[in-house]
Amino acid sequence: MYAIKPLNNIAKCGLDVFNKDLYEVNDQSENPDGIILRSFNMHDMEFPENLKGIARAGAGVNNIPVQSCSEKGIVVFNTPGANANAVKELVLATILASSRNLIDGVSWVKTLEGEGEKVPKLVEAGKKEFVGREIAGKTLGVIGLGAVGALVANSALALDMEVMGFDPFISVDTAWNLSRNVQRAMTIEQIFSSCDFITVHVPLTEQTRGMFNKEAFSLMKNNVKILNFSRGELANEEDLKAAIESGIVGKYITDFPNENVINMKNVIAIPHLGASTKESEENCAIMAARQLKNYIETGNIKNSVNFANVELPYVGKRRITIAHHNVPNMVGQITAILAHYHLNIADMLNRSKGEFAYTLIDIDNEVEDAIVPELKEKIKTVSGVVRVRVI
Ligand SMILES: NC(=O)C1=CN([C@@H]2O[C@H](COP(=O)(O)OP(=O)(O)OC[C@H]3O[C@@H](n4cnc5c(N)ncnc54)[C@H](O)[C@@H]3O)[C@@H](O)[C@H]2O)C=CC1
Ligand SMILES: O=C(O)C(=O)COP(=O)(O)O
Repeated sequence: MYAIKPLNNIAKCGLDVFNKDLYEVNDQSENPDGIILRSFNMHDMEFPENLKGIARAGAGVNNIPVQSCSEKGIVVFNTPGANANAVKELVLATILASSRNLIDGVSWVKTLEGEGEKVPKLVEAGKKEFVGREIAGKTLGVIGLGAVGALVANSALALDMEVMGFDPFISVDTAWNLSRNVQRAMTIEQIFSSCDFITVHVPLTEQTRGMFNKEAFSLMKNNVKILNFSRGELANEEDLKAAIESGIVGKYITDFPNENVINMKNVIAIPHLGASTKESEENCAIMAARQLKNYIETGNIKNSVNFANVELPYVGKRRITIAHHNVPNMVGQITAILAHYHLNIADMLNRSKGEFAYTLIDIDNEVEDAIVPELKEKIKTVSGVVRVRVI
């Protein structure tokens, strides 16, 4: 039996992917084989010894210590695109709502409760406070044209906005899906200086942290509206506060409220609802669970953030999977050990991603259970190997 530990509420249809004859899903499990989670912060967690894979039912993996996972051969998955439509819809909803002062207007109407017959008259008299602007013809800058950014860019064009995109690392797949009416910004400064709305859809990394800072704000048009559905830490909060006070930032819409931000004026703070739709929660849960299950049972990897995609039909009698550093002569040393045990290779695949690589070897002959621990130990002695499994 394998143990799966959910660290957040995961849609039931996702957890049902783990068939009961082979898996126990238990949020109290002390030594799980797999973890499935959403935004739970894993940074202070110790890794259980059996832990083989972590599946993030969602996009951002900044809540997971990915580098330490790689060093222990723990494969981290996410679910690219599975919640992108949900985020896109909320981005569009808030672009529209903020332009029309909808949230302030609706809140004001609530204050009229108890005014009886006077309500309609008060409404007509008070509505001038909430006059908005139309978004047609305004320029939206999209930073990050991945799964979410590309959907947002295309949909904003359909709402008659001018759209300018910036993504120096855009994938070929996304580029194909992007309307050619999206203007290409060659620098991020071009987005900062020419847009009425700026929406950001990049992962939080050391390169993107604080990208909305004093220098960035100093380039922006007065009264720019900024939408941050990516991560709060992309904005330097002190600089943001100053930019709001000076009128550069007319509205800051964030899906990541904290004490500082909710106390700033002109902030619309949403309780991290970007991916919180039934459809998105189910898509993410099913995709994450399938990827984790497939990895646990076959060693095949799909949509990992720290190891390359590796998929090999199971052709031998036993499969050995080895996670290792991406350095020369690993395969040679590993196959020499197999030869020592008279193990014949039926098929093999080696793929690398950054500092780490992964080798899958199908063995043609029977591998006696008795020699498995010794074989694993022997392969582990190869310098650079971080994890060995025999499936
Ligand atoms: N609010 C919410 O509930 C959700 C938030 N997110 C956040 O949004 C982020 C983006 O999500 P997806 O679009 O699904 O990810 P993605 O991986 O499909 O797209 C990210 C894009 O950002 C680009 N990029 C990376 N660094 C960049 C930089 N310095 N400048 C410009 N572009 C850069 C990449 O090339 C890629 O095209 C996630 O990492 C996550 O933090 C994602 C889903 C839900
Ligand atoms: O997918 C992401 O990156 C998100 O931010 C969604 O987070 P959640 O699954 O709603 O906790």
